[in-house]
Amino acid sequence: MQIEADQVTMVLNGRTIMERESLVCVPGAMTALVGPSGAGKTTLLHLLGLLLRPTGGRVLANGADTTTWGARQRRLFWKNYAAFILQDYGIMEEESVAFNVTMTSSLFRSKVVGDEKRLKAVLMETGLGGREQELAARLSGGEKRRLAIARALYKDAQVILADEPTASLDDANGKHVIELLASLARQGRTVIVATHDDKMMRAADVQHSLARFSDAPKGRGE
Ligand SMILES: Nc1ncnc2c1ncn2[C@@H]1O[C@H](COP(=O)(O)OP(=O)(O)OP(=O)(O)O)[C@@H](O)[C@H]1O
Repeated sequence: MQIEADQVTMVLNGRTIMERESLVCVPGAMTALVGPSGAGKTTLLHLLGLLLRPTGGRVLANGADTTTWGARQRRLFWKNYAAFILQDYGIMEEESVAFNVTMTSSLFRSKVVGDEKRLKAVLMETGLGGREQELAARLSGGEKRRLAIARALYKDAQVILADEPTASLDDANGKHVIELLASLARQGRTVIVATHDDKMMRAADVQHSLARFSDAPKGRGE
């Protein structure tokens, strides 16, 4: 699924965070949102995932203007197409690995609920093989990040949005996460990543740079 920001402007609490930002994220490619701290990477990622609605401009999903969508259409998008790997990973610490991988599907009563073979396969792929029954709270930071990726794989999401997926990971774990996300893109998914990580940026097919709005050249936003 192609996700596109078309001249998107975002004002939060009276402050302009970004103005007339445009970007096309295509299937089969990993797009990295890059820029200094505070440039709006997380905000743009949330806009592209329909978690935020822009103040101006449009966000398009396969050409459809999502800014006109109501709650029901947005929920369908999250249910059927999107998976998020956000900064807190959205992991339920007191539940098992298996529950965390399958939960979005079971919450939305998707048809893949309870597919043991599929669960095992995605855990193998993410290096969590055989750990179904372990409590998520016992996993390391890197393992939790991979658990969030396992959830996206299990769901077979077309659009994967990840916020700093390699932050605070050691080299080996960071490399594994980058390889997993790059392989999801190679399989034809639309992968969008907000990142500071040079290695993650180099692995991306497209880099989209954001400047802090106040640092932007004069004339921008006027
Ligand atoms: N709810 C909010 N209300 C007001 N300002 C906000 C809100 N959320 C974010 N901002 C501001 O928007 C700007 C962009 O924030 P954002 O988190 O998108 O940047 P970022 O590039 O992801 O930063 P970092 O690399 O530090 O995570 C920042 O100046 C931030 O303070």
